[in-house]
Amino acid sequence: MHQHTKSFQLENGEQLENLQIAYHTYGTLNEQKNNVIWVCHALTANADVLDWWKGLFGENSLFNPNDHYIICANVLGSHYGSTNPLSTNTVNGLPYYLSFPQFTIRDLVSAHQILASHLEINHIKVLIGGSLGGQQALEWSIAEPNKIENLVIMATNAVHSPWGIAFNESQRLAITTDRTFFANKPNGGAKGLKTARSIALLSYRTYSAYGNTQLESVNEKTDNFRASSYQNYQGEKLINRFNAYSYYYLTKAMDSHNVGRNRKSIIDALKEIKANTLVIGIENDVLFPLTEQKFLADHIEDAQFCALKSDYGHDGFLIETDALTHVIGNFIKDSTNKKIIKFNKTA
Ligand SMILES: CC(=O)SCCNC(=O)CCNC(=O)[C@H](O)C(C)(C)COP(=O)(O)OP(=O)(O)OC[C@H]1O[C@@H](n2cnc3c(N)ncnc32)[C@H](O)[C@@H]1OP(=O)(O)O
Ligand SMILES: N[C@@H](CCO)C(=O)O
Repeated sequence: MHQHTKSFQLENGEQLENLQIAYHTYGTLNEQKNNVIWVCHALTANADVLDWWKGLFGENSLFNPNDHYIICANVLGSHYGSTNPLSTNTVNGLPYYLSFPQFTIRDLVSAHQILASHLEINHIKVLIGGSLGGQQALEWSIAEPNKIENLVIMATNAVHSPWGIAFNESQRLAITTDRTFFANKPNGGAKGLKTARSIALLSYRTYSAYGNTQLESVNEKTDNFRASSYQNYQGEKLINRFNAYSYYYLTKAMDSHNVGRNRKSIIDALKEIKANTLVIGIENDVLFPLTEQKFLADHIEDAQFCALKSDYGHDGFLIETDALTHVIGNFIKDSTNKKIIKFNKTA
């Protein structure tokens, strides 16, 4: 846990006192200080990347603690240890709940930058993230282009779409329909959050994924379908590990995402990125469709683009770890070779 001792300045001008950043590191920073893999997590994950991104991260994986110094910070506002709406406001000694200041993706990145400075990390070999994590990684690569050597972003976008905002708003409507959300207690809005997860899943998965996993084996049923039970189960699973206030604020942060805000334009902002970049999309991602990743790859200089097939749709970036290992492994080999060639040329 990193305790920030100064006031944390938010993009909207407000200040947050007593910022705490929960984080995990794995492995050791090498002498050259050039083996940092920094992971930006998505909406409901935590800092323990070896737990939730198994297959891509782990002892015998592409990103492993033997070769790399892996860092993952829990984002500001999340449920897993960083300052969030359930934290105590030191000004009045009470939990924030709905008085928590609204933050943006850029604020999540400012918190990462504070942690990086505390850990004395001046160079990131690979900055990686999907979805909300990809939005953070993009913003960071624009904010500090010289710090990031390789950028791997997946299932993400340059600006959050009207479609994505509408999905998020529908989920917030579900949360605010639950009156307990306004009761200011840790499990306030839990039923609403359950519905929100059910709505969200429809954007994370696909028609065919439901067909493959939830199809009934008998024709006689008129009620209690597997798909209904699945939605309920997934909603329950989330409310047992997350809170509605963090969810509400984080979805608003996602809505705020626009790399062009207060910059010349979205395209000009993308042109600021100096990292070797790999943009990965999932072919049938309904939430962040491929056109969004193609746009990124078209406007980030020399970016590589790859579309993965996954029946899972958007959530494929968390699940298709074999394909990701292959594609990202090749990208890193390529970019290392490019660096050697560049070096040979100037030598
Ligand atoms: C403490 C923590 O958990 S840390 C945070 C972990 N989560 C994260 O990091 C966020 C990112 N991860 C995710 O969003 C998800 O875990 C994903 C997308 C990677 C995978 O989603 P999953 O829910 O594991 O996969 P899937 O959609 O196949 O559902 C499988 C689950 O649904 C259950 N299920 C499947 N069909 C049904 C049904 N008809 N009725 C009831 N339950 C069902 C399975 O038994 C299984 O249960 P389990 O999770 O208890 O093992
Ligand atoms: N399933 C992911 C969100 C997808 O971006 C999560 O719960 O974090």
